[in-house]
Amino acid sequence: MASIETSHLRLAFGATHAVDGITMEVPSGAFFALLGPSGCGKTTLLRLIAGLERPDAGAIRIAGEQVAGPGRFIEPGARGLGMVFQSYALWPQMTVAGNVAFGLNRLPAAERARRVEEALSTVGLAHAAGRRPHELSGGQRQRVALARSLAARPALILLDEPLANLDAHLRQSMLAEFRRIHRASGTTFVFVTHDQNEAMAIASLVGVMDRGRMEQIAPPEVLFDRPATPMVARFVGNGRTLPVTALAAQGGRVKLRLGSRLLSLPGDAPPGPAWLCLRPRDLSLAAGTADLSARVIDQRFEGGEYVLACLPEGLDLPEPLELRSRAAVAPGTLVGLQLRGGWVLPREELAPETASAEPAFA
Ligand SMILES: Nc1ncnc2c1ncn2[C@@H]1O[C@H](COP(=O)(O)OP(=O)(O)OP(=O)(O)O)[C@@H](O)[C@H]1O
Repeated sequence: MASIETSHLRLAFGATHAVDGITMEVPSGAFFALLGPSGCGKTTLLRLIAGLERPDAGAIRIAGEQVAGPGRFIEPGARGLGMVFQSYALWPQMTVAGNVAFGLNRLPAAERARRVEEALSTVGLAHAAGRRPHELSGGQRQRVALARSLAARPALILLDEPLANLDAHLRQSMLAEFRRIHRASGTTFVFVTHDQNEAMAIASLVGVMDRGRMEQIAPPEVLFDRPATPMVARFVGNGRTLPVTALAAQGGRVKLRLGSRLLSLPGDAPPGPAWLCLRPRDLSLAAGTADLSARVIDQRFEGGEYVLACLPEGLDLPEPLELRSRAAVAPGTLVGLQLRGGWVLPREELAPETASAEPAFA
């Protein structure tokens, strides 16, 4: 098992700041997912940890040992880590056992055989040791690639979108497999994905990146319940952020005015400009007094319920709010919405030249 620490890590490709000053700590034994929109720098950060890229500045420590930093660079092969990529990179002419044994040549034959057997049984493929890659499904091939990494007993395994080539059904079962294998091996896993459901389902800790920066590192529940930045609030769980003014804050709750209603919601913002972060689960059709009135502009059937897209009256939101409803509501209907939750974050004042309009809920 190995912890990973980076400090002020930077790498630019020309004018692109792919990794722009990342300081983070991933504890030993974590299942850490790197999540973020395309091009945010996930793969570059993974490649820096692997030693496939050299940082422009900053340092990386693996299991407490500096592997990159001023005047120091340890080659990938000497970092004690395994890598699993989208493409399985298996040797077609070799058996499954041969593929897993590849790279263990320095070990005595008996030890090598024992490691292969153990790695294949960890990934549930002991019965397929004599088969060749073309006789396996995509999911099985990915498990062979993982077994090959595990057999070398690295303290850290780096996985770059390992499920990207699998169909949706297989991805689900592979997520469960990866969780089980992580538990069984006790190895630290770093898993790159742009699919937030995948990251949330699999990881004990998720790092959300945007434009080369680390926005937040937290367990999945915390990213949902207490996003640290508006970007995380919008990116995770289909969130929306409404500009509001916080009136007072006490004991982890923030008082704010929303239209004509005075509300107290969980949050972490001093009095002043703030963002109200809302997810579909925070809104419901009002049974009694409504907090907001809104016009339904679209509905779709998803997971046994309707998802309603609504535009609150008198607001100019770039994207509609979404909520789930057991009942269908025709587009065009005016409905009352009730807030069941939310999260309030400080909002930095825009510079005067970019401030175009007064916040909608000020
Ligand atoms: N070798 C390279 N040369 C030039 N630019 C690069 C190179 N590698 C990455 N970049 C740029 O750096 C930025 C970060 O790329 P990176 O591949 O790390 O993002 P990502 O978050 O993994 O994206 P995706 O989810 O699409 O794979 C992008 O703007 C990309 O175009």
